[in-house]
Parts: sequence; C-alpha cells; structure tokens
Amino acid sequence: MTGTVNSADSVPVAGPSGRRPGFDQARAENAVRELLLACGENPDREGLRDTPARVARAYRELFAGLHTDPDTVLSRTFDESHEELVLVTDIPLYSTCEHHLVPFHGVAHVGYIPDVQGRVTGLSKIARLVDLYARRPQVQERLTSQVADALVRKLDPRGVIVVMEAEHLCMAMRGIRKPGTRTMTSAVRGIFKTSASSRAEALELIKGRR
Ligand SMILES: Nc1nc2c(ncn2[C@@H]2O[C@H](COP(=O)(O)OP(=O)(O)OP(=O)(O)O)[C@@H](O)[C@H]2O)c(=O)[nH]1
Ligand SMILES: [Zn+2]
Repeated sequence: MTGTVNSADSVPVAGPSGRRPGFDQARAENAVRELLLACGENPDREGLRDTPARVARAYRELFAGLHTDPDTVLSRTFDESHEELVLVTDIPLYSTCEHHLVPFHGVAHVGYIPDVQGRVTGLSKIARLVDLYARRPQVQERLTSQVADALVRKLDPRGVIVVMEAEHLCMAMRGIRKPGTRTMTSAVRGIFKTSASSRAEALELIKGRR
C-alpha cells in the first residue's frame, strides 16, 4: 500500500499522486489464489472457483476501516449540557488480528464525561467508531487506544474510558489452542486517569451491567 501515514491513528492518507490508496480487488484475488496453491489446493476445482473473488470481497469489507477517516464519524455533536458520564456497553466487536489475520471478537464498553458545554455525540456514532477501527488489521491494545483517542480529539471531553474484552481465535484454533481465553484491555484519558473515584464508578457500571 502506498501513501503516507497519519500519526494520529495510522490512517493511510493520500500519497504524492493525491489518490487515497484503496482496495485492490484483482490483487487480492490473485493473492488468495496463490495462497490456495501454496496450501496444496486446486483453486480451479468447482468448489473453489469463485473463492478468490469471494475472499477478496470479504477482505474489502473486513478492512474497510483502513479507508475511512474516523473523524467523519464524530462530525455531528450536540450541546446537551450533560456533564455526567455517558457509557455505552456491550458493543459487539469483530476485528482481525494483524499477526495471523484471523478474527478476534468480543465486546467494547465506551464511556466519556463531556466537556463543560456538555457536548455529546450520537450513541450510534460510538458503535460506528468501534466498528471502523475494528475493520483494520489490529492488535487489541491499539484498537482500544484508538477509540479513546478519537473521542478525545473530536469531543474534547473531560475523560474517556474504553474497555474491551475479546477472544482471539489465533489462541483458540491454532498455536497454544486455548479456547475461551479472554483478553481485557483498557484505555483511560483525562479525569479517568487522575480520579480514582471516576474510574471506579465507570468500572463498577461496566462490571455490574448484567
Ligand atoms: N499483545 C497482543 N498480542 C497479540 C494480539 N493478537 C495476537 N497476539 C499475539 O501475537 C503474538 C505473535 O507471536 P509470534 O511468536 O510472532 O507468532 P507465533 O509463532 O504464531 O506465536 P503463537 O501464537 O504463540 O504460536 C502471539 O503471542 C499472539 O498471541 C493482540 O491483540 N495483542
Ligand atoms: Zn493472532
């Protein structure tokens, strides 16, 4: 992939040609065909004939977040004079481990305390943000931080807390083969970093949500 990288969140941005790098369907199809050959399969047998095109389309969808600017997701905000915690829990999360290109999946919990004007964003936009960053080759720690940092950038809130719990299929289906292992990551910004009571309140709500 060509182009330079935006240091804020590693979004590929326009290269010297001014063109934003996009998804190369033909290249992806060829790569899948090569992979099938490398695995000892016959990509020309009936069941596999359309597989390279299907897999390429699937990758286009799974990595669509590489080509979307996260700041556009949070472009609409509302002044609601709400100065207390907003917490969205159990956002379903499907991402792809960048080490093995297999899925990791779980849930995300995202909370923030708005700025002094009480500026909030639409609740769905928080789920969209998680989805966007999840649709990239990822590690869970970076995904967690990117969601937190995007909220800080766009809402300038008093604090942000993001907690993610996920199972990595690279640890379940292969390698160490420990299905059921869950990884928890968190990213805290602003008041959640400095105030133990604010952090504890959010974590209690996340823990006690069921
Ligand atoms: N920190 C972190 N590690 C991850 C994540 N997803 C996968 N990994 C780990 O990435 C590591 C890659 O290790 P390597 O030794 O390079 O690869 P490997 O030989 O396939 O490792 P094994 O999975 O132990 O077989 C493994 O320990 C994975 O469990 C993630 O989101 N965060
Ligand atoms: Zn992995």
